[in-house]
Amino acid sequence: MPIKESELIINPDGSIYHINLKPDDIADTIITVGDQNRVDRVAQFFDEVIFETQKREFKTKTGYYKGKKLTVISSGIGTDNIDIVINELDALANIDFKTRTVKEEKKKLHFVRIGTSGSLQKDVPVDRYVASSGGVGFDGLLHYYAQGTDVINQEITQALIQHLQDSPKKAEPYVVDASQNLLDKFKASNEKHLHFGLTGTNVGFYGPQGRVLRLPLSKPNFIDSLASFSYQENRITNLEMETSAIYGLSKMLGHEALSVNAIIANRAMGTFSNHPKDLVDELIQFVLDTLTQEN
Ligand SMILES: O=P(O)(O)O[C@H]1O[C@H](CO)[C@@H](O)[C@H]1O
Ligand SMILES: O=c1cc[nH]c(=O)[nH]1
Repeated sequence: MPIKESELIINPDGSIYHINLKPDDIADTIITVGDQNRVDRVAQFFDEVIFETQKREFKTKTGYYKGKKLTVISSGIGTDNIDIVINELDALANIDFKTRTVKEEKKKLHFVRIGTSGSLQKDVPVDRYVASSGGVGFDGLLHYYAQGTDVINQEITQALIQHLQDSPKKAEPYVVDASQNLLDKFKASNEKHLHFGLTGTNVGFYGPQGRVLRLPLSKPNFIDSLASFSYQENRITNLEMETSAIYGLSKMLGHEALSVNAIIANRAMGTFSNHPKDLVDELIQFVLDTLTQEN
């Protein structure tokens, strides 16, 4: 049965609805960034850019870095945007736009997020990087998909739920593991500034990440509880707003994903990086080199 026009929305030029891309516009390895200006900062390192477009906050460039074809796309902020970006990129790879049917043979994509994040731990200070061994979702996105439960790391999820004892009014947290292949590749880099840990993905930057400007929090000790959580060797190192959804959707769709974040804030110390732009540029260069390393 063809997928209806209201579900798979194809623009008059043959591109998919939000991200404005056609199936041939993307590489198999895709770097996602939040900030649309970061797309140029990634592509500045490419030897050649062969395609570019933008619609809303979704800016894309495809090109080559050291002979490897890469696409970089901005997602904007939040897991609601990630739902659009990952589903539409998967559709480009795995749905035949002419027949509107899912292809027999599936293509596996590799997603690597290059983001910014706030650390919860004193020993993960600003100006370091964190590769997320798992995404801890407070966003509830996975609960809308039938396979959501299958891809969750139930052991860590149940331990976290027990630890937090949070209000039932909030979405139940979930934990999804990173791609082991991509994680191993980054572990093998032996980069001294690179830490590994669980990354919390929150539904906002302020209240949901325990920040108070004028509005008091319903649970003032929320981020302290996140910081003190540990299960076997796992602890939550940092917070941002996309990783859990990237990991969850990728696992359900059969793709590989890793999120690597520049630590620009340390919540335990109350500090912020003095040179966040340079830090992100250095992280971009490191990620590109690690992805193109043979091992
Ligand atoms: O720098 P990016 O990739 O946008 O990531 C982080 O920064 C934004 C908040 O400032 C959120 O998107 C968060 O995940
Ligand atoms: O603390 C931070 C820093 C960057 N991005 C976030 O979402 N949180």
